[in-house]
Amino acid sequence: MSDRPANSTPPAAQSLFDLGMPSAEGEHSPALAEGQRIARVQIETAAALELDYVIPEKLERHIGIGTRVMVPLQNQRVAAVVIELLESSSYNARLKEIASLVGTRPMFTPGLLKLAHWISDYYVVPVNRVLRTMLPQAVREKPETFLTDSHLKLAKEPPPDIFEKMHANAPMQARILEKLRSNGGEATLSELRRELPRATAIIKPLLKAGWITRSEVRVERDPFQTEEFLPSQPLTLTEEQQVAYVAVMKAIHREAGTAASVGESVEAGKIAAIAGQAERSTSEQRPPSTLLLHGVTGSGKTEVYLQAIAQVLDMGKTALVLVPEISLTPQTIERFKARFSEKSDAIAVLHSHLSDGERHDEWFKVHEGRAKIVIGARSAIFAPLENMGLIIVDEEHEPSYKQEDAPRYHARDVAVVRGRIEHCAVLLGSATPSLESFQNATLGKYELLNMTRRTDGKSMPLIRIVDMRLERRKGTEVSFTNTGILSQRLRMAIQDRLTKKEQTILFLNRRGFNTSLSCVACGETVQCQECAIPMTLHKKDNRLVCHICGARRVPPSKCPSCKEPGLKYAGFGTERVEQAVREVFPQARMARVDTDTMQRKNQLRDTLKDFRAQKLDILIGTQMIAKGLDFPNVTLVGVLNADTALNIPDFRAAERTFQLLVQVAGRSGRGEVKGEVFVQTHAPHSPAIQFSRHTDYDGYALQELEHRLAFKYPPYTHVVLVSARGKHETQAEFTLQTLYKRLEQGLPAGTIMGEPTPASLAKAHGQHRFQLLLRSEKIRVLCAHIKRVVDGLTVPADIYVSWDVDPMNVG
Ligand SMILES: Nc1ncnc2c1ncn2[C@@H]1O[C@H](COP(=O)(O)OP(=O)(O)OP(=O)(O)O)[C@@H](O)[C@H]1O
Ligand SMILES: [Zn+2]
Repeated sequence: MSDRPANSTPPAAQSLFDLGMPSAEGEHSPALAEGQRIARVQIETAAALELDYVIPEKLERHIGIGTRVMVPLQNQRVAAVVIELLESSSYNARLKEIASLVGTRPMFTPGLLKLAHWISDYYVVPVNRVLRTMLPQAVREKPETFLTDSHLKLAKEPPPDIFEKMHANAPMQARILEKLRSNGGEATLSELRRELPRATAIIKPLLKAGWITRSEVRVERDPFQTEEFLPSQPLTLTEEQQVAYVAVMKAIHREAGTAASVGESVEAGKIAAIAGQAERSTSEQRPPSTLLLHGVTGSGKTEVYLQAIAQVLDMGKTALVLVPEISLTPQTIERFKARFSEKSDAIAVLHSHLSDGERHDEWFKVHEGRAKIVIGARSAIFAPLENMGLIIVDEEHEPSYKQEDAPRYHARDVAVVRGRIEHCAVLLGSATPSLESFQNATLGKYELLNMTRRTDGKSMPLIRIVDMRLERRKGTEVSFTNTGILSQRLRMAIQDRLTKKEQTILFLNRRGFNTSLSCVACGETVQCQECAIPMTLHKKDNRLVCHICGARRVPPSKCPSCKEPGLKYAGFGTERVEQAVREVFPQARMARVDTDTMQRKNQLRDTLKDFRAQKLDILIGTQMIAKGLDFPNVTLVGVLNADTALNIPDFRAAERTFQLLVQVAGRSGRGEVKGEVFVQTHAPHSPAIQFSRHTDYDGYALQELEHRLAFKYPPYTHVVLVSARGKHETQAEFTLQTLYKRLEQGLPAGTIMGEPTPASLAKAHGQHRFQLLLRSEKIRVLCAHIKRVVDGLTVPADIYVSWDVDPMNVG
């Protein structure tokens, strides 16, 4: 066989911020020899398989680093990515030729290829897996399949007698000519078909006779085609905004300065050499160009982003904005489209709610260099932008930036690394920074920017803690039923807002009606058979639903285990809340926003529009409404149960609770009237709740950091979560036990390894789950050890072993 397996490079001990990627042996001259040229490719379907192929002469002009190609491999044709161009191969036998190209231009920029290697190395995942993740499926599978339309033009006017004949014998043809004439001599086929459904057939004789001509034009599937954006003007920055803005601009210029010599001379043949140069310069020490913008809710972080981006565009550079999927609301996109309305075509939006076609077209808009601003969720960090000036990660603390399946990357951390590779500034923004980022700022790795006040002298909302234990004792929680949904204080506050025609948001992070159904006689809870969790009642459909796997069943009338009839529902979700609120305030106009009610396309957008237009008094919702919304008339926020997040068995439970409360509270009082927030809890004295009451981030962070230090949790260590799962409980457990014993041998010094335990979600999708938590300051060393042990372990066929570096969920 003429293919050569590559040398695999063991992951070196590095921190997140040491760049460096495995390089193939030796340096390669940039000036490629005449004649034979060789491409080293990464096979897309096989882990770590790097092979050399000859570039056939006819493809020579089209192949560069990052080009996707089809190559022969074991009697098959497989997709691969060119990762290097070589003069000669270290394998001496006759090499096979590249068969064909996929797409007309390289799909991976040199920067993205470097990033892929970094991710592969840091998260210990095969690079081919990363490369696959970097391209949206529609782009990977059907690249450059654009929609086209026929553009028809009137070529010459038929003389009047012919035209008259046409009217008599072929009136449809005549109509088409008339239509073209009245339309300035041209129209698209789809326009004509709207009036004449058979237009495709009717134009044929016209084309043949030469009266009209036809050419194919590309039609973009634009998700915002029907939207209009009212232009917005930059606001005069507040003093705090100004300080932050200047710091960001300094970082942008500092990075642009270093990048200039690298970015400009990139052309096909020289890319390899330049990639090498870029690598050298990144390893030099430079001041931090990652900035952490800690700005309280409503302090105007978005305005700082917008003005910085405007400058980046003026410098001829591009910008990437990451937003958590959930806050990628129409309002967010609107704010960007409105500010850059003259260049609104230069904005590409990438997120999971686009159709495949839309995503394909938006991606190519970036790839072809037409998009200068990309806004998107987690995976947009891989947008093929070049010449980047700034990467923004909004709400950088959001756990949804972490991908839950391989490659399990954290988009914020990947953004920081991409910034280094692309020589651009990185701006992380949040009202409640993650402790990791706060610590990096404290250590001087990031530059810290503070915005402590809301704009226009608006004050932070008043936060009131409602002790639901007391309410229960007093019997004052909702009088109509004993459900504990609305405390009397919250109820009075809602009544007050209804009277004043101000708006209310009620927040509860649980869908459904009742969250459990259990037997009074034996105490058994009705659980999903595939997942070890109670099923939730969805009353509208009268079904019990599993929120993990989606399984549905008709609620049983007798206990499935003891066959007694006394079944009792407990716990409440948003559906139940809606019913309760409607009972108490029958006159109020309200909407519920969760994944059950927001199924129709544009439904969320329309509901939020109605709320903004004050056609609704109360919005009830899950985390879909917790973040980023800016409605000036909202003066009351009710957090119905602050304890759901607190009770998660995760070392970040308190941090999550604090962040959630501050964020939700931040939706209140953004207009002229001061806001008020009611937080209903059974744990009023927990630090997360007490500190959030005064939006005391620093106070909270300091005490939490003390705690993390004492127990050696992040940011003082890195965590790796090793899991084994499978249909057979004992096999899964045994596998993890074995793994545990092997990991113990030669465990790197300073590693803390827990005991193998069932995961808190002990069964999901029919699979039993066991896990093992390891912590170390030296993540690379620990990962190398884990990889060695796992690679040397024979695992039963239906048991899956995986590991997650820097996991965001350890439950
Ligand atoms: N310099 C300014 N002058 C006047 N109003 C401003 C200024 N900057 C921002 N605003 C307004 O203040 C409000 C809050 O700004 P923005 O939504 O950007 O805050 P934020 O910090 O992103 O908040 P959050 O973290 O809560 O999403 C917006 O309505 C915005 O238009
Ligand atoms: Zn289930």
